[in-house]
Amino acid sequence: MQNIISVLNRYLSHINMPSVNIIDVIEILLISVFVYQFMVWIKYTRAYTLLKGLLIISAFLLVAYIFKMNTILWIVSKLSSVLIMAVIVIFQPELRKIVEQLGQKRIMSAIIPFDVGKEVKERFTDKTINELVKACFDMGEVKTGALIVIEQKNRLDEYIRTGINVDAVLSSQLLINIFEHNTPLHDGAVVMRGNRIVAATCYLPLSDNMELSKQLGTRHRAGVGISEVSDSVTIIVSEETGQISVAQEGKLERNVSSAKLREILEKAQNKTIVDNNKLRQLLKGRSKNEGKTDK
Ligand SMILES: Nc1ncnc2c1ncn2[C@@H]1O[C@H](COP(=O)(O)OP(=O)(O)OP(=O)(O)O)[C@@H](O)[C@H]1O
Repeated sequence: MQNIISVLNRYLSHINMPSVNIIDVIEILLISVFVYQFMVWIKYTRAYTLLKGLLIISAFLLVAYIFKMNTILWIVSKLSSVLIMAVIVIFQPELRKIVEQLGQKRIMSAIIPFDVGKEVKERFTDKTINELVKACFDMGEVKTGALIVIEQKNRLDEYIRTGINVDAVLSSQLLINIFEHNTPLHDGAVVMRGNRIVAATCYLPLSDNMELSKQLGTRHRAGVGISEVSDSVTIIVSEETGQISVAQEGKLERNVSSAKLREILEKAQNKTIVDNNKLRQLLKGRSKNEGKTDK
């Protein structure tokens, strides 16, 4: 033990610890934030592909340097300024955008975590609710059958896999189009995640609930079935009667009005307002965000 301490002392005495003051800490924080923002920017632009390309070229140059391939190194040194100009010209739109964003308030809130203000958190927007209600009642009017599963907390990937990938922003026109008779996507269920239609023609588990009315066929049984195995909300438009039903927690609510459907969807939307003023919360010694229903 004594030996270890003396060895450590000997080595640690050679290490010169620089004095760190508050400006150094701020500098480190600023650099970290800028590096992080730069990496995020790279990831979501074409620059990501460029970065991968540059890494491959750098690896190639390293090999050329290690094995002293002087001709290659000479060519690269002559071309380097041209390459930099080429990169600037190719990525001019992205560079221009980032400079423009610097002048906007949005980037400051991304850089400074102590953002002041409130943020609305919701599973889907009011617009999506409007589109859904409109589509369901429009389809009901002309007796077009539909089955729409709205994903909540439980992921529905295993049912999504049984269908055809759509991945499109939900609109009433798109829904009506999907469930149009004799079209390739009309059979089975549509699964929604957030504001998007993830997949169509999905196969859902059928409920074996004996209490369900004998008049109801497999579309309604499938709607109740998925609500028994997940926390999803499912809207069923009857092809026979044009009525709208909603399946939730293994129960079927039949013939709902548009106001009732809207109410159910607003509940599923789970809209909360999150107070983003973390600095104020920290100063108050509170760690949890305050959430309040917007109603
Ligand atoms: N397991 C399932 N998963 C998803 N969709 C299903 C499933 N079973 C049936 N369907 C859909 O339901 C349709 C058949 O509906 P059916 O007429 O049997 O139901 P229903 O409950 O009587 O409804 P409707 O009032 O619309 O006639 C199928 O064409 C298919 O689109």
